[in-house]
Amino acid sequence: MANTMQFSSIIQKNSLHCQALSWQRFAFAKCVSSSSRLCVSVRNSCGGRGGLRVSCEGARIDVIERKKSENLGVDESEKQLTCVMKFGGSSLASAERMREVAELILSFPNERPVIVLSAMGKTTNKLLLAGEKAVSCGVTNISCIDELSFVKDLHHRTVDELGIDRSIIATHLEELEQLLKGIAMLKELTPRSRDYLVSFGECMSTRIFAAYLNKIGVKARQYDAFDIGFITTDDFTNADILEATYPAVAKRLHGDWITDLAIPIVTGFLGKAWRTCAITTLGRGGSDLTATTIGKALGLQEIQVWKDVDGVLTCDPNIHPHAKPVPYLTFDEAAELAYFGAQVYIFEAVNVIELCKY
Ligand SMILES: Nc1ncnc2c1ncn2[C@@H]1O[C@H](COP(=O)(O)OP(=O)(O)O)[C@@H](O)[C@H]1O
Ligand SMILES: N[C@@H](CC(=O)OP(=O)(O)O)C(=O)O
Repeated sequence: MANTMQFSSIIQKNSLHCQALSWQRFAFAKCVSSSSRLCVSVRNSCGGRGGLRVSCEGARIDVIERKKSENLGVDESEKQLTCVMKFGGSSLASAERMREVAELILSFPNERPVIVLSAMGKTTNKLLLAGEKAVSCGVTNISCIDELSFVKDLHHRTVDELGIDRSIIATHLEELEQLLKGIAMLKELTPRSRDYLVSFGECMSTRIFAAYLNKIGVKARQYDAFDIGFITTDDFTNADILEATYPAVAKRLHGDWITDLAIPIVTGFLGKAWRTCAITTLGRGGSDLTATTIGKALGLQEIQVWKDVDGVLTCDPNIHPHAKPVPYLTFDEAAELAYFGAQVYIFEAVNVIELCKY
């Protein structure tokens, strides 16, 4: 069967207005997800948010762990992770949205997913702006940078609303302020310090989300991608993932999973430079690439990239509000769309899946 990208619309719009609506939405998500496994087609919702589900059936990846798993019995194979679910900033913009994401994940009881998260909302942009302001504002004025206050308030409000202890992000917020002071002292923001700066977004969102899952009784474990084998070139702000990443990530995630069944919550977007060992980023929107890399590393059949649109549309809905969902896309079409800059996913992410085809 030819590989296609498969889309399922999932969530209804205007969710923030009504709690009842959001429950309805999850029921809908559940019913769509189970049927869309059997039938490759678009599920049209009445103008709602959606999930972009990228299916790479028949992937053949030479990862030692995968070969081992093929020889396991039924009970053993049930211990394998089954898919990747990636949620971007817009899906994680507040405590409420995080709760919805948790509900959504739990509405797939048969999945044992690896969760990849971006930074909350517009955190990455705010951190970059804070860094630029720090260059010229003077060390003593760091705490007056609006973007720093915004990031602090957003994360504090989120942990408070989720009922998690602030200590889960306290060290990161302190280090973030220290880093901005350092930038102010040096009066320069290099690509390398830029990557370190934005990494705080993903490091905090994943810690908050993992803590929340644990709080509601769902065992989860947080991972920083740069600590579990995401090895990249030293091209700060736009690093490439190196081949060594695949076996390393598979070994770590799979090994931890079979020892202790806790849902892995992994930072998107981040890696570790192989020469300098400093934190790198994979280019804007790079969490999609983290998701497909993990999918390829573990030899998973499905990578779900959840977005706030009904799948890939005929046009950016911000440009044309009546854009319609595209029911099917071949990998080549998807790659072309991404290559020419459709924000909905990034080219490199599609490219990794392309490598998994028959
Ligand atoms: N052809 C397209 N189809 C769907 N969405 C598109 C398209 N082109 C651009 N977009 C935009 O991409 C956005 C989703 O991508 P993004 O904001 O990066 O999501 P996230 O932060 O959740 O990863 C949509 O909200 C939409 O505005
Ligand atoms: N937070 C990073 C990485 C990313 O992928 O974000 P999102 O999934 O929200 O596009 C960025 O803004 O570029």
